[in-house]
Amino acid sequence: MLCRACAFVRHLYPDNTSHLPEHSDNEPSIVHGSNIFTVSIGATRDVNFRRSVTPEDERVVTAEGNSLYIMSRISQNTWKHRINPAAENSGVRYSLTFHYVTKHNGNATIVIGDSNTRFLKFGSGKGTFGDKLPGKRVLAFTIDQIKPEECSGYQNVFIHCGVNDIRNSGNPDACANRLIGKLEKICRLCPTSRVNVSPILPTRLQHLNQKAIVFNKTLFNYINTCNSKIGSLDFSGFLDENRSLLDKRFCRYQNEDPIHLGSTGIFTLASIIRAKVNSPVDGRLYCDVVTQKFVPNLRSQSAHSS
Ligand SMILES: O=C(O)CCC(=O)C(=O)O
Ligand SMILES: [Fe+2]
Repeated sequence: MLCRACAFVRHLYPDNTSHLPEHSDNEPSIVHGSNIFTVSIGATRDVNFRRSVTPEDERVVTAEGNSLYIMSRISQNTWKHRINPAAENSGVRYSLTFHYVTKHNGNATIVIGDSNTRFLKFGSGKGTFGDKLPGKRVLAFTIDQIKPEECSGYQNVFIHCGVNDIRNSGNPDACANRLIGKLEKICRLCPTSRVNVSPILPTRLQHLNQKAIVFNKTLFNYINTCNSKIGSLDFSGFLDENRSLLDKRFCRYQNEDPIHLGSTGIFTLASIIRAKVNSPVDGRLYCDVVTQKFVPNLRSQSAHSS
C-alpha cells in the first residue's frame, strides 16, 4: 500500500499589486495522474496559463472568490501559470492549492518494454520493486507501440526495445532511428525526467545479434551526441564468456529459448533498473559495452546460428 497524503500551499495576495511568478506545479513528490485543486477566497484574480513550448498560446481563467479551479499534474509538464498584478484593487485574495503526494514519488518510474519486461512488477510485497520505487510497466512489443505521452509525470523513464523490430526488418539502422524519434518526443514532453534507454539485449542467435549491433551503434551515437541527457543501461553482464551471445544462465528454460530471459535474467534486469534509479543524477553513465565488445564471434556463430 502506498502512503498517500495531501500537501497544500497557501498564498496571500494583499492587494492588486501582489502577483505570483510563472511556474509549474511539477514537484517530484506530486503523484502522476493526480489533479491539483486550487480554492480561491476573496478578490477575483486572473490566472494566466501559457504553453511552455509555444508561449504565444495563452489562456486565462478568472478565479472568483469561493471558486475552485483544477489542473492535471500531467498538464504541468507542458503548461506554466502565473498571476499578474491586477489593474484595479478589489481587496485581499487567498488561495489554497492542494497536491496529492506520496513519500517516494520522487522515484516514480515507468518501464516501457517488450516481453522481457513483462515480469517486472511495481507495487509492494515479494517479487515487486516495493513501495520505495512506485511506478508502472507498459508493454510495447514494437517501437511503434511506444507512446511518449505515457511517460509524463514519471521521474524515471526506461525504454526497453526488444528484437521484434529488427527481426522483421532488413534495416536495423532505420529501426534505431524510429526509436530515436520516440526518445526525442519523450525528452520534449518530460524535460525534468531521467530518460534511459536499453541497448537491444543480446540473444542466443548470432544473426539477430549482428542486427542488434548495428541498431545499438546508431542508438549510442545519437545518445552520446544529442543535447538531451539520455542515460543507458549496462547490459554487458548478460553476455557469455565470448562476449557475443546472451549467457545461457539468463535464458528462459536454460537455453531452450534463445531470446527470452528466465528468472535469473529478469532479476538481473530489475537490479540494473533499480541501480539506475538509485544512481547519482549524472545523466551520462554510459556503457558502450554493447557497441564496443559485443562483437560477432565467428566461432560461436557457426555453433549457434539458426
Ligand atoms: O493563487 C493561485 O491561484 C495560484 C496558486 C499557485 O499557482 C500555487 O500555489 O502553485
Ligand atoms: Fe502553481
